Amino acid sequence: MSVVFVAASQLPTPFGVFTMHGFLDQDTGKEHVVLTLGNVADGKPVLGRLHSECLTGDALFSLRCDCGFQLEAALRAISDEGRGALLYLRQEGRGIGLLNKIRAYELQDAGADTVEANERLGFAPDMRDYAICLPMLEHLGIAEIKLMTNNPRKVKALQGFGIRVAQRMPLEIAHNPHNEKYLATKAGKLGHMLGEIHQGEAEQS
Ligand SMILES: Nc1nc2c(ncn2[C@@H]2O[C@H](COP(=O)(O)OP(=O)(O)OP(=O)(O)O)[C@@H](O)[C@H]2O)c(=O)[nH]1
Ligand SMILES: [Zn+2]
Repeated sequence: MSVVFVAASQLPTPFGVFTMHGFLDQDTGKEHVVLTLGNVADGKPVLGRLHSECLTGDALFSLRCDCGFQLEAALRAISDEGRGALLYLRQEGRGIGLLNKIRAYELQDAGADTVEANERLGFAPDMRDYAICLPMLEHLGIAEIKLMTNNPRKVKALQGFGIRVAQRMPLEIAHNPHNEKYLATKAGKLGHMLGEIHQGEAEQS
């Protein structure tokens, strides 16, 4: 694996002073970041999140998705626990990149759902590869995680790399009129575990 540690510093946030660990994927040139709080290398399960980059949701307040809200909720949860790790993975647009995500949004504005839009652009519905997480977790001494996610693929991926997932903790965020269809597609077509959405009802609109 080509992901190497580069540098670490403090990162003060409204949720506490995290340590920010920077990593470089030498194959792709992608720069990943892990925020940790407390001692995560003590062998006990670590409250963790694999957060896929979403510029629009994380930084630009988009209501099309739940990413920004999940990012904040995860950092708050880690802060409340006083210990944890958030891997900020540069997998924008489920791996297709920002400009292709905007192309996908354009197709969604014309009626496609998030999966159909990806497919029309020639991409698989989800192009993310979580193998990049392993060298980062190894560097930090994390072997067991309490994972905050609704996505079973993340759980399976970590287990496949030999990371123990002690617990899956749902990270459900309030619906709004702009993200209803997006959340329904995640539950119906991408297998996300979202309690309030019934899979058979996905994409009836
Ligand atoms: N291609 C594409 N990517 C999207 C779209 N909306 C959000 N994303 C990206 O999806 C990624 C987040 O994935 P989600 O499916 O929302 O959630 P998840 O990470 O699989 O699961 P959770 O751990 O439960 O949050 C981010 O990289 C977003 O940029 C979309 O309509 N099309
Ligand atoms: Zn998003």
